[in-house]
Amino acid sequence: MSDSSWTRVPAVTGRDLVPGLLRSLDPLLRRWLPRQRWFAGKGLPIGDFRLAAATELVPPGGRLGPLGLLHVLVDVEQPGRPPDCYQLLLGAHPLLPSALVRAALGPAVGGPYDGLTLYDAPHDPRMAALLLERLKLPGTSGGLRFTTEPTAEFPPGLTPRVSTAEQSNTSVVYGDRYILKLFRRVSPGANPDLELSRALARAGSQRVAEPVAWFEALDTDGDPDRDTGGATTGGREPTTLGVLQRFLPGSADGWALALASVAEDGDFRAEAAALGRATAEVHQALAAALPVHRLDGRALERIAAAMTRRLEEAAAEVPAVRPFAGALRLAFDDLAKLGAGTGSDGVVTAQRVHGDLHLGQTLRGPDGAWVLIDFEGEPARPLAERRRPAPPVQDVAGMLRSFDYAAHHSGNGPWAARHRDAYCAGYAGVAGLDPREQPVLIRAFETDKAVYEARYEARHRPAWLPIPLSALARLSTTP
Ligand SMILES: Nc1ncnc2c1ncn2[C@@H]1O[C@H](COP(=O)(O)OP(=O)(O)O)[C@@H](O)[C@H]1O
Ligand SMILES: O=P(O)(O)O[C@H]1O[C@H](CO)[C@@H](O[C@H]2O[C@H](CO)[C@@H](O)[C@H](O)[C@H]2O)[C@H](O)[C@H]1O
Repeated sequence: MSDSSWTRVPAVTGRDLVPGLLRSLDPLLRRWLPRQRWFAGKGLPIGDFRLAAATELVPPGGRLGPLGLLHVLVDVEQPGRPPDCYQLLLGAHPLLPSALVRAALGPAVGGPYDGLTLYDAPHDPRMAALLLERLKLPGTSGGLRFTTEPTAEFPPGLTPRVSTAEQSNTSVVYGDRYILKLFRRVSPGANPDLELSRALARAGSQRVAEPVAWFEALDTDGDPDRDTGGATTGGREPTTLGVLQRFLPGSADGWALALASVAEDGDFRAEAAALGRATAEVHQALAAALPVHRLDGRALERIAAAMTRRLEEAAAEVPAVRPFAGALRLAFDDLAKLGAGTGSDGVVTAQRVHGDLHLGQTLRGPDGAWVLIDFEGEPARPLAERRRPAPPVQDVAGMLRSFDYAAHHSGNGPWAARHRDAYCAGYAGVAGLDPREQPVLIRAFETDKAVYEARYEARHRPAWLPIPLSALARLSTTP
């Protein structure tokens, strides 16, 4: 179903939206993009921009201001990396209200787009409300397709507010009912956050915030006349752009709870064990819903080779990693040998996993039950890699790293060991397989994760770099 009453693209009341928009955006984006947490190419010069798609979302009742919500996909070229496609949601105003000044892409007055100032629309409650209205209605607007679960209910008065959490994407919370995650760096294909949370919700898992609506780009040329009727265009899968999920009011995230426990040298072991059980339940549900493979020797060698390559890249980028690199490589060599039957870790299977599990991806509701969020995988990895089945121990290793992070963040190392053990015991109680009995796998995946973290911290939070470095030092001496 195409709902053309919701769209104006590319011509807006005589103004040619697309060329004018790119001309205006170019100088603004050069300054604004590198300052965004979600911008992947920090530190590299910005080359050309290409406007991949532009859609103006206008409600059937007409615009509230000079323009509706401008939905833009822009390709950014930077030396040394393939072009990245970013999702921008823009509002335009002749004179920004003071509450929106911090969301402006450039100077808040005398904007370059026909005298309008462009700003980051999720911060504007009216624009965020407009997006929710659009999400309620399944159908297409230009190159965008909106899907709504038939069971979704939208009570009136869901006041939007943009989340202030430190994030890889941008989220808007509507009342205490829903949260909309807007992916910022996007690639063609289903985002695993949507794919896996839908699979878990369909399987009846209580460990997920179920999605109720989402939207995708069907094509990147923004051709409004092409209604694909929901089919993929040009053989490409649609690009997931945003997911509206159940919001868990009154929940606390595992990272904040763990930090509080570390600070008072508290006992968080019952919660760590519950998190282990929740992880195992999610793994079982994903294994039942989606394909599972047995990994042969060649597959394990390939995984080990990819880990070694990532270690080499990290050592090239982060000098502090270099002293440990030789010893760390042995962990990956041992993984490669598992396939030759010389290891003791047993049969290794691969299935869909969370992919970036850490304490900050867990929420404990007021009833004490744990839910896992953000099944997107590591944002820096290519989408195809994030969607690939992997040994479930990858997630276990991610959580073990997180207990270590919490402890070292507050200088209480012994806290980590106790809580890592409790987590593994909880996991084993449900999975029937204790990760501590898979030492080669655990060490390789923990090393790989700490290597990823060293690059992540060097890029985003240099003051935190000592945390993964101390793990790399430990892992380089553990046999
Ligand atoms: N369903 C939810 N209910 C309540 N809070 C949530 C929910 N999903 C996410 N959050 C909050 O938003 C934050 C960021 O969410 P996340 O999915 O991790 O985004 P990102 O991928 O951008 O890092 C979380 O740390 C959590 O505090
Ligand atoms: O939650 P995101 O998808 O944005 O994940 C990225 O950011 C995380 C930090 O916010 C980062 O996690 C690392 O720091 C956490 C503490 O802040 C710690 O608990 C994790 O164990 C550690 O990996 C994550 O790696 C990154 O992908």
